[in-house]
Amino acid sequence: MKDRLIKEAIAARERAYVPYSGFPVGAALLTEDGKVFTGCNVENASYGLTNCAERTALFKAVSEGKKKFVAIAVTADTKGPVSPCGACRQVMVELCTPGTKVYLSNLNGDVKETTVEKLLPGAFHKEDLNEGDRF
Ligand SMILES: O=c1ccn([C@H]2C[C@H](O)[C@@H](CO)O2)c(=O)[nH]1
Ligand SMILES: [Zn+2]
Repeated sequence: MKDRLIKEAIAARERAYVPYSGFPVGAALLTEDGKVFTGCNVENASYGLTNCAERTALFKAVSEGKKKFVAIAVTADTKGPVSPCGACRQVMVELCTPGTKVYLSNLNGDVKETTVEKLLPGAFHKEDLNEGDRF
């Protein structure tokens, strides 16, 4: 499954919309029930509105009713395995579980296998809230 996810991330990368950075990224997310959701980065003239590949895949899956994620692969044409940005790490903490596998890769076949918890240890999380808290 790791190889399939990386392959799908590479294919999704081809669909990136990157007129500003010219840096396409692809992601592929495996749900607990065996479905794969892909994502690419989608940039915007208002730079901060850019959606990274990882978040595209996660938001697609959540919007289709999926809540449990086993693994996510991310790929880009980097020297070593691609490194997700802080925003994506926080979104992974929110929507995945600490043990969700993360396969970071590049086009040369380098793969770093890690987990959501290792990518952002100690991040604020909804389990940290007290009963009844709303904000
Ligand atoms: O893990 C990453 C790193 C960067 N990007 C995107 C954001 C922006 O479009 C471009 C340059 O940072 O790459 C991703 O999609 N995922
Ligand atoms: Zn990101």
